[in-house]
Amino acid sequence: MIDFQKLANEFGTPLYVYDAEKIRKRIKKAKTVFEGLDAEIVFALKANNNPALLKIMAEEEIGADVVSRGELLASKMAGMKRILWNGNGKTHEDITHFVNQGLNIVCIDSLQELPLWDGVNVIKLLRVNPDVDARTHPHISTGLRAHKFGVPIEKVSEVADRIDGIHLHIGSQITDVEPFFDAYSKALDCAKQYGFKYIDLGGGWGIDYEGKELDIERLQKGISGIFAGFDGKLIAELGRFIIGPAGYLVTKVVSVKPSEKIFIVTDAGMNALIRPVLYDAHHRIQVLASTKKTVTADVVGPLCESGDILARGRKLEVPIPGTAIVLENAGAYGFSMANNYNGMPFPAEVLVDGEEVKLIRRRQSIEELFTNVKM
Ligand SMILES: Cc1ncc(COP(=O)(O)O)c(C=O)c1O
Ligand SMILES: N[C@@H](CCCC[NH3+])C(=O)O
Repeated sequence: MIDFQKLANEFGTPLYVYDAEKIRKRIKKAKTVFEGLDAEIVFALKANNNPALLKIMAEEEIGADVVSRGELLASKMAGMKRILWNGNGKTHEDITHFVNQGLNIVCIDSLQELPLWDGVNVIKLLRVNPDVDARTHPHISTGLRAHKFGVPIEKVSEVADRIDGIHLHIGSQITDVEPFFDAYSKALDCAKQYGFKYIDLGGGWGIDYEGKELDIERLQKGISGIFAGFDGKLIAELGRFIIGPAGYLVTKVVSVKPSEKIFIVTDAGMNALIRPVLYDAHHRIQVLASTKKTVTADVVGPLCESGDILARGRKLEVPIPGTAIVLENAGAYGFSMANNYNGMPFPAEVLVDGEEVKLIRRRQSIEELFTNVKM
């Protein structure tokens, strides 16, 4: 059990805390899905790019799915060996940089991008859009025709001799297996038709934010059935599934304010965790010290923005001001989407590995907010 209050006292708040053992366990669980198949897992750094955490991924021998030079640098700092590059806005200059840095696999987003890769010696996958409804939040759904990513799967016929395989990613936080099976089957048909050796299945495996998660056993059975006869390699780009449940946001209760409703005001707001505001996301909350009285409250941050909310209408024991509360499942798209709005510095990050506690990113100082400014 992690003593979050002790960590809050020692490192201050807001504080991101990660559990190394949980990360390792989730990587192992992800690997079980592909047992008996030729497959590799890459970690999607957009979910979290702290190199100290990526080092765990490297030790567990999974590669990196990166979308920028910044993420590429993080993966190199961590010693990650296989590099896959995703993105719909690659420039000539970036391509030279990535190739010089030893890029292994590229996911090409459009037919317009394809010529940029002619003559470049990397594994080339074309991102296809399988036109599958992922049944997730519209802002994180990507597999329909209307979305900006990839090309319609029928377009593959025009360029099949210039690519090594296809890539798809239908969205994130998907908790039903059916959209995956639908998309994976379409990908397999396409790969068989053109004799492709690679199918990149993307990510999107949903975690338990509020009671529903992807059934990994069913996923495993489905994947092993669909790809049983496939004579090629599968790739999975997993972000949230690996790191989401292994991270916590620890924030101090500044006050409990009775108004028309009860507001629990914390020192973290949408600057530290923007998911509740962007996607109405639900992060379970642990109250560490309370009056024992239960109320229904909004948990809000300190920013000058009425939308600055971490949890809405939540039934909680009233926390004691000055003590910490913990938001669960904050490991993915938590720190990586944090920002400096209202002059708020980035939180610190701590890694707990059994008995060992390590500060893996110190809190940004307020002076550092302005280090790039010239006057
Ligand atoms: C192309 C691509 N691959 C992988 C991921 C990782 O997704 P997730 O964190 O849902 O596993 C994303 C993000 O949704 C993505 O856009
Ligand atoms: N950032 C989103 C997921 C989008 C993933 C990017 N493809 C989230 O927090 O859930």
